[in-house]
Amino acid sequence: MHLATIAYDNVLKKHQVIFPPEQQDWFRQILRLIALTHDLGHPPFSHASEGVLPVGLEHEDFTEKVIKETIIGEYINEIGVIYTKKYGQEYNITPDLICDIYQGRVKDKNLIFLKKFMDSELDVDKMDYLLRDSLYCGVSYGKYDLDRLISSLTIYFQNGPRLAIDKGGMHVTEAFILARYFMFTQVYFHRTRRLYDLMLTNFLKEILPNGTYPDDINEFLSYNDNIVWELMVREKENSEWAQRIIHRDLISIVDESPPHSDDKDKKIYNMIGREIERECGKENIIIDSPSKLPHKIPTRVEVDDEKAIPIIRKISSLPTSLSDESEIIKNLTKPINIIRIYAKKDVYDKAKKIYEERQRDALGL
Ligand SMILES: Nc1nc2c(ncn2[C@H]2C[C@H](O)[C@@H](COP(=O)(O)OP(=O)(O)OP(=O)(O)O)O2)c(=O)[nH]1
Repeated sequence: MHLATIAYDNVLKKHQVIFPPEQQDWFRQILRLIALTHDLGHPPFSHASEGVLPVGLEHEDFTEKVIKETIIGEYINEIGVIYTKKYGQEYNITPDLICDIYQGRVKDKNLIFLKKFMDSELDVDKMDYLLRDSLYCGVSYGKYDLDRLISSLTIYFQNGPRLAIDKGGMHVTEAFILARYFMFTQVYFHRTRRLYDLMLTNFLKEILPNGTYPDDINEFLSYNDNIVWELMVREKENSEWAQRIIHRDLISIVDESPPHSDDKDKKIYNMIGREIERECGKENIIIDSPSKLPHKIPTRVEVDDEKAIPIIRKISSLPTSLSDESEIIKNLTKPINIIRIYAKKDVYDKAKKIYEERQRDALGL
């Protein structure tokens, strides 16, 4: 919320004539609420236990439930009342409005623009999580110059307002995109880190009624990180997965694909993985396939932000894609696609042997 506010204020300050003052204030409040609430629906340990959300529901659906079905909705309505008193009925703010924008159900181009601060190639969510995760994981990846990036943000118009970076922002944007790339390849998708997600998922599948979190929002909210830790400690004598997590008893990796495996690689790894599962027992093997789309290429426009050029002049400058100018960004367009096969100790040698034989067959050796 803090970063979204700075980014919004900064962009609007550069181009004062975009919205009338009351609309500018209203949009700002809406954006702050979206930023504050957008991740409320994450289950315990966030992405790590998404695999046990009820079928057909994503964490975004739980965010919507939290906003609409808990006291959070009442707080939002209270803010709405303040805004209607200040500016009139058309400036209401409701839980429905917040969810419609967040879930991409609005047609208004200005509201779509607002969402871009939270979900786009230049969103402050990424700006936040990269630096936060880098700090808490104690790694040097993920770093870039946040102040510079935010002050490079600007607007251009193409069928409504759009976020872009200005002419001085190219290198900081390169650093930002590389930061995301390294955090995914080196941290989020690290083989041991991913294994903890998988072991946690397996534990939760065993322990939760029906193997999933409940879809009732109040029951869902009764689970948090501490409760899950407690369950793990309580169940450690009964659950292999709880025991493994608590004692750091990891499962070794038989092999993994390159970070940008293509369809052919994926097919080979999957085929070999399934055979290993059949031969060694499904319960002894874990196959993981983390993937991430490449960073969407940001747009760059020629704006001299020092002078706060009015919007009319700014529109005349043509937007260009950063990939036209940056050799680094041009070459970071492949999705990350990794496939890994893990095997428990008792079957490890057998699994490795099958893997090596099949790899040789696949390569025609
Ligand atoms: N436990 C766990 N966390 C992950 C994984 N992948 C990403 N994360 C963490 C890293 C960040 O703190 C946060 C980013 O979440 P997402 O990738 O869902 O964000 P988003 O789709 O907005 O990112 P993007 O726009 O693609 O950069 O989640 C994963 O496989 N397991």
